[in-house]
Amino acid sequence: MQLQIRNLSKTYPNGVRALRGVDLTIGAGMFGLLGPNGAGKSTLMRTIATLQDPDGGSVRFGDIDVLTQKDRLRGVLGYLPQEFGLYPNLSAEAILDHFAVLKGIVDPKQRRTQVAALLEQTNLTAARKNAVGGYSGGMKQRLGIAIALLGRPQLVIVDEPTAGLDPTERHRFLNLLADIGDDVVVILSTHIVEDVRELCSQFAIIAAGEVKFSGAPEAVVGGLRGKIWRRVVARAELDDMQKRLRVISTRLVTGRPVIHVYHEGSPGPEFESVEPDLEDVYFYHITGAAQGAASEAA
Ligand SMILES: Nc1ncnc2c1ncn2[C@@H]1O[C@H](COP(=O)(O)OP(=O)(O)OP(=O)(O)O)[C@@H](O)[C@H]1O
Repeated sequence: MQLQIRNLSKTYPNGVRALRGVDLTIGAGMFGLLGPNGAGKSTLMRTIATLQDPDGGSVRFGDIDVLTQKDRLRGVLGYLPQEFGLYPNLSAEAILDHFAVLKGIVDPKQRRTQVAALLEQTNLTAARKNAVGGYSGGMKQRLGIAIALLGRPQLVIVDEPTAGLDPTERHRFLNLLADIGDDVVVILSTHIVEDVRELCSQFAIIAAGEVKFSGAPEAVVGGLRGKIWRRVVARAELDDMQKRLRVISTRLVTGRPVIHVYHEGSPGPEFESVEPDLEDVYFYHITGAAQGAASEAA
């Protein structure tokens, strides 16, 4: 099955253009949708999940026209939204059983088997009888993915699931996603570059409602080779550097700012060339978007 998004656009009533002609083709496996806050990721995810309508464009999943055949899409969809509520007094087992009924798994034996398997898969078997109000953030996210996986969906959408998780829980969660299955289309929306690097064979960068890049992580890195330059700078120099050069990122290393600059050829003797990584690609595209937006506003 393949998800095909064509020329999708959405402008909210307040005038924000959240999606500007988005085109994406997403096949089976893990697909990362990477973008900063406000890029339009949730708008895109909610549109694919049939929770809101775009102004224009089309979305197809296999032979399903997602925008008009919403019930058909919902029958094959598992969706973990960015924020979701759980009845705090209920146990994970009771909640999963409840959602399984909603998903149409009416046979009690079949339901019990599937709920038990998902509790096991998400490492919640030991805590299955506990009220979820007492769960940690990571446990709640794992329960969320268990709910999304009920009914063996063909299309799984997870919207920023690792934000706020500690490193152990984050890895546990990513491993869970990696195990969903090769024949399922899984879309992971995130602003964390590491999530994509660790998990996704294909990804897209979205910023200011536009797809800036789509493809394989290793393919995109090559395009920046020889053009990323690194330098440790004094804090007082930062402003000047940012005015003169295309500084794509500033990180602190042992308290001192280290900048990465995009430049054809060396920007100066104090700079050293570095092998680009996915983070450089990401910052290159999103700073380009920010510069574009700034010049648009000017
Ligand atoms: N219901 C709404 N009404 C008006 N503007 C909205 C609405 N939902 C989102 N927006 C705006 O649309 C833009 C895209 O938002 P969206 O939530 O899709 O981005 P995002 O990439 O998911 O960001 P975040 O990671 O912050 O959730 C933002 O500028 C946001 O403020």
